[in-house]
Amino acid sequence: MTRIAFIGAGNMATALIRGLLNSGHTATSIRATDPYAPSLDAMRALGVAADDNNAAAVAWAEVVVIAVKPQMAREVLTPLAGQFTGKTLISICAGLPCAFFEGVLGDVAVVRAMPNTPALVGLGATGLYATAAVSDAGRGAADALFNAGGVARWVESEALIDAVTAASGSGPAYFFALIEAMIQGATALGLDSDTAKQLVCQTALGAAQMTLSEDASPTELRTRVTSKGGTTAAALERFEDGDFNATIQAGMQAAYARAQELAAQS
Ligand SMILES: NC(=O)C1=CN([C@@H]2O[C@H](COP(=O)(O)OP(=O)(O)OC[C@H]3O[C@@H](n4cnc5c(N)ncnc54)[C@H](OP(=O)(O)O)[C@@H]3O)[C@@H](O)[C@H]2O)C=CC1
Ligand SMILES: O=C(O)[C@@H]1CCC=N1
Repeated sequence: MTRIAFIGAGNMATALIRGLLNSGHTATSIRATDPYAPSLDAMRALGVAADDNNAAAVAWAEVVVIAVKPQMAREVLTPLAGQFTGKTLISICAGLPCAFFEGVLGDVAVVRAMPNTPALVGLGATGLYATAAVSDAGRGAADALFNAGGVARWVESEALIDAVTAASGSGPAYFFALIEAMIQGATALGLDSDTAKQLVCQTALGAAQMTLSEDASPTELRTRVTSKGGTTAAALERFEDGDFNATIQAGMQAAYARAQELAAQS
């Protein structure tokens, strides 16, 4: 089984590791590093060896996932330069281009990945891009890692990873915000919070599942719910008063621009 080390054992690494374990990857083939003791304890509770020795983890691993904040990546990786020969580095850092890792580390085969936190429950969505230096085995390891926690799609150009970031990397937060607002709306109308949560979340699941499985566009599916002169039309008209569609598009453009800023600042 591929030996995978995670540098940084925060939110996203935890989601990926739990996805791996749930899919049958053995805990002894995973290792994690972090300077924060409670994060190490959380890893050990999953049966994963954890400490703060990044160099030892890299030396042990065949695949290294860099899962620190983009702003920390240079400081964390600089002491590891020259230690990646024959290994695959998978970066999940928003914005940072493959060239950044090649510049800091020297000889390294880089996969850029943009996963999301629903990997924690096996429903993650990941975009992947590999440089020419990545071997078939390296691509296979990335495929296996991200398909373990959901679905993974390779994109044709590296620039598209920033689009993936704006769509699905940050995307769970958009849906959480909508779910949060809908639960608040339902409780304001008298539903108890448990009932509101159950109904709103089941509705989100159902809408997503229908969009994937029905032979109809989201526009058509929306139209089928929207009776002329009915309740849905009343709600959607109100959403459009607030420029709902344009607001979502503008938010995604802002996420995309921020990914590019992170690259420029690296
Ligand atoms: N959260 C998400 O939904 C997604 C995040 N990402 C990307 O994943 C990366 C991690 O994000 P996220 O998990 O949210 O962030 P977190 O802050 O939760 O995790 C980063 C972890 O790295 C640790 N760390 C800091 N310095 C070191 C070091 N020298 N060696 C090892 N570990 C170190 C941090 O410890 P400490 O807290 O003590 O500093 C922290 O626990 C980011 O680059 C982000 O862009 C990508 C897709 C989705
Ligand atoms: O907000 C962020 O920067 C990270 C990247 C995508 C999701 N979380």
